[in-house]
Amino acid sequence: MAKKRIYEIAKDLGIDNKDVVNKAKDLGFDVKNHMSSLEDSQVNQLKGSFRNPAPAKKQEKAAKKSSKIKISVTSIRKNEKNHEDGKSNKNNRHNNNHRSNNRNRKEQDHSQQRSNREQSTRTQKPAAQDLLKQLKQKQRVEESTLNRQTEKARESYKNNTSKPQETKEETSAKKQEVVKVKKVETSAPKVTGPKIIKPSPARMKQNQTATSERPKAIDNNSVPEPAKEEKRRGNGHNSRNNGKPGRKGKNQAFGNNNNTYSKHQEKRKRKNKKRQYEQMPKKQPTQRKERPLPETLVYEVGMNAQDLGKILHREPAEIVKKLFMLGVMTNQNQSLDKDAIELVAAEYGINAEEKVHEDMSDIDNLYNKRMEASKESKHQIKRPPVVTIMGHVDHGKTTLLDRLRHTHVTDHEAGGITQKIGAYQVRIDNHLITFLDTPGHAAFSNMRERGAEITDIVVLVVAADDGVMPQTIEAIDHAKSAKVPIIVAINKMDAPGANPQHVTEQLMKYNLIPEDYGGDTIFVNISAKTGENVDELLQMILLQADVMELKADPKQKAIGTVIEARLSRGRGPVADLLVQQGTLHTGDPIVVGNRFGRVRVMTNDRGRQVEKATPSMPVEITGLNDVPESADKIVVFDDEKTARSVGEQRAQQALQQSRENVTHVTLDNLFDTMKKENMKEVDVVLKADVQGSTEALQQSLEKIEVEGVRVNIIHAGVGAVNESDVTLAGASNAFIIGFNVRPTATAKSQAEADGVDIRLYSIIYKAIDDVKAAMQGMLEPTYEDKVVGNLTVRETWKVSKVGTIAGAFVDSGYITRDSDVNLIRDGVVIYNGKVASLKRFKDDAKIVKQGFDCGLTIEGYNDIKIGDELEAVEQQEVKPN
Ligand SMILES: Nc1nc2c(ncn2[C@@H]2O[C@H](COP(=O)(O)OP(=O)(O)OP(=O)(O)O)[C@@H](O)[C@H]2O)c(=O)[nH]1
Repeated sequence: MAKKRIYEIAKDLGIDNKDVVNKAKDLGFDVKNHMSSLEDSQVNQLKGSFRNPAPAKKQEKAAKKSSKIKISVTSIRKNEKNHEDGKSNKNNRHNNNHRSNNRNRKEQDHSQQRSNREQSTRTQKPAAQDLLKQLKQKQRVEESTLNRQTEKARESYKNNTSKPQETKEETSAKKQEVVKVKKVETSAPKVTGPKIIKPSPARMKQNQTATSERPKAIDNNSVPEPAKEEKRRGNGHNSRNNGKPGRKGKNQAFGNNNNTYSKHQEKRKRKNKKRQYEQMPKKQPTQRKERPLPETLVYEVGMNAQDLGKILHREPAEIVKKLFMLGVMTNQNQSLDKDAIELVAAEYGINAEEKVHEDMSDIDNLYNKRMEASKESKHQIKRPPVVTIMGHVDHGKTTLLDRLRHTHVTDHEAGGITQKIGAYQVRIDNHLITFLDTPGHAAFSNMRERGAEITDIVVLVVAADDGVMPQTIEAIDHAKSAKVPIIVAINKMDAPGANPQHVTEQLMKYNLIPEDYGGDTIFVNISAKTGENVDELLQMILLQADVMELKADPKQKAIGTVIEARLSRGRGPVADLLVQQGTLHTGDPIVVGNRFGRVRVMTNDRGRQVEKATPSMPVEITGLNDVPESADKIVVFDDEKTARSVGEQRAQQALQQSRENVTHVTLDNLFDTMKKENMKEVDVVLKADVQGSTEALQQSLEKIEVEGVRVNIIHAGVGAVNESDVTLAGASNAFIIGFNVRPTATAKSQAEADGVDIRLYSIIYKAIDDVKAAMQGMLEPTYEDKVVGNLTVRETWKVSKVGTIAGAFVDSGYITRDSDVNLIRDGVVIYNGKVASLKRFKDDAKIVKQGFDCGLTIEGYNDIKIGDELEAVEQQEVKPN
């Protein structure tokens, strides 16, 4: 038979080992401690003694206890708690023995408490029993609800975390689903009382604690504390946010433990921000006035959004946005290509036009462009006609203008002849006519021709008593070539020998046919002296102008032409000019021909100072850096800096041009020049290395005489050919002979620019032969030494058996192994010979080019010094001119 130990029996019975040992001893069993074993029969007996205590004793105990029982909810809850503690201890049976003993003791207590409770329950009031029942039911429902919520929350969390790629809609739907589920779940506890709370473990714990610790608070009508909190936070069943997807819902689903804290923090942050925002000084939103778009976007490739913004009167950010929408990723500062800029223009619905870079120095081109632009302009207005009076000498041109202006110009003229171009405006019937008084003398024919260029109408003055004369015909030709209509004024009708009919017939030969004869030329018989029909002439001019529809754009930058210019004492350069298009203002930066400046003072034809000059208005201006020439074009620039640079550039170009136009005497053209210009002397500037050479060469050259032409040495000196020598030769139409010397760098470039011929020799008779041959026209181009490279000696080494090695740097050109070299010291050729050896480092080199060092030796010459210059020379064929 199997034996059973005391502790096993105690365990089965759930009572203390000691009690079982004592009981066994009472029953007479031979036991010592809880390890003692008993037979089956003894075990049954022992267990039976515990299960069936004596009825008398039992009743007595129960009676005693029932009299003492005072039922209260608190005691019930305490018992309940003890009961639960006992239960939970049961779950930890696998703990160590010590714990096991404690547990056994507790179980024993519990057993006693349970029996007490059973007994007391029987004697409780019915209300207390109901309360207990409700409590248990609530607890069960609560637990089951929380378990379900936790499970759901876990699932939801899993779904959210395991599928991060879900679309917003899906996530949102899920959130809604979770919230819906919660809604359903939360509705269940509503029936039983407690509100649904967040399914976080902490919340569950809190809930359980609250349930167990506050039995007094349990009431059908009361809301448990956690539920209240839920309601306060809006997460409860009655929350406004209930069922809505969103952050709150999400937090519910996740059971955020720090929810309360984060919510408060968030709220506080929001409040702070709001307060900060309210405290900020309120800026009134600036209402940007939207300016209209230009008709055309004139752009340059490389412009950025900011540049375009300025042109289009739009914010750069707006342009960047538009480009972004068009698929062009850029920022405000990034340069844009042509396509991108044209896309922007198309987006705004305007044309795009690439700005062509102009040569600003070409003011004739600028002038023509502005003239063309004015014809297209919408701002065109009618302008006064510009009239030139032409005619033969003394036919009465100045008298006519005098009549028109009511002044007496003729009285002040030297010899009674109009010397200079003048311009005046005449008003008739509120219409202006601008007159240019063109000199009628043949010496000024060129000026007259220029005057015709700015003229709209030519009034051809023919003396009725003199008829058509040579300058009359010349005037007709100029007017016709300029396609300017002619109005014939037959003057001196008051003169005794006046024969207008004869004059008309003469003019008809030149295709000037009056309307009476079926032609279209206006003929007016006048007398400048008496004023007869002068008003009719003016009317005819206005009629002609109307037919021509002369217009101008006063809004554009002014262009014009110089009528005449002079240097005034005290006022500096003064120019009379005619504004042709646009409006010229005081202060405008201008370029006039090759001059530049700013309009300082502007005076009209009546000597009054004016601030602006409109089209067809003649004005006198000051403020130029130099006196311009008549017929020079005037162009207004945006700024003085540009005007200055253009003016200076043009002056430089003009100087260059004038130098190029001068043909200097050279040995090559000496013979031809002698013949052409009937020269008696050939001027020469002579430079040599030493005084002795200079004198020897000078004497030899002066002895040359070819067909009566002799050499004239205008300057002889010692040393390098310098700038002064070149200037002298240029001014004297001479050429330069250098004997064993070289020109300085500036002298060389100046000679090239001025076309001055410099001939370099190292043998006296060669120089004499060349000059003689040139004067005889026999100078045949052969071969000449050409310097192909320049070197500077930087180092020297003396090597026995080799001689002096020069370490040289090639400054320009190149040097070859076969080159001849000239050794120059202080501008004087010390030696010329051949390159003996040429090396790069230790290797022989055929050629060493600019920018490289080389080592070289010169045949038969060792006196090379640091700082010496070397010329690499090659023989090159010179083609005959
Ligand atoms: N009788 C008469 N004489 C006139 C008339 N108009 C001009 N004269 C005279 O003709 C002469 C020449 O007149 P100008 O006006 O100087 O002639 P111009 O064409 O200007 O001469 P230049 O300046 O040399 O080109 C003067 O003596 C005038 O008095 C006229 O209508 N009748």
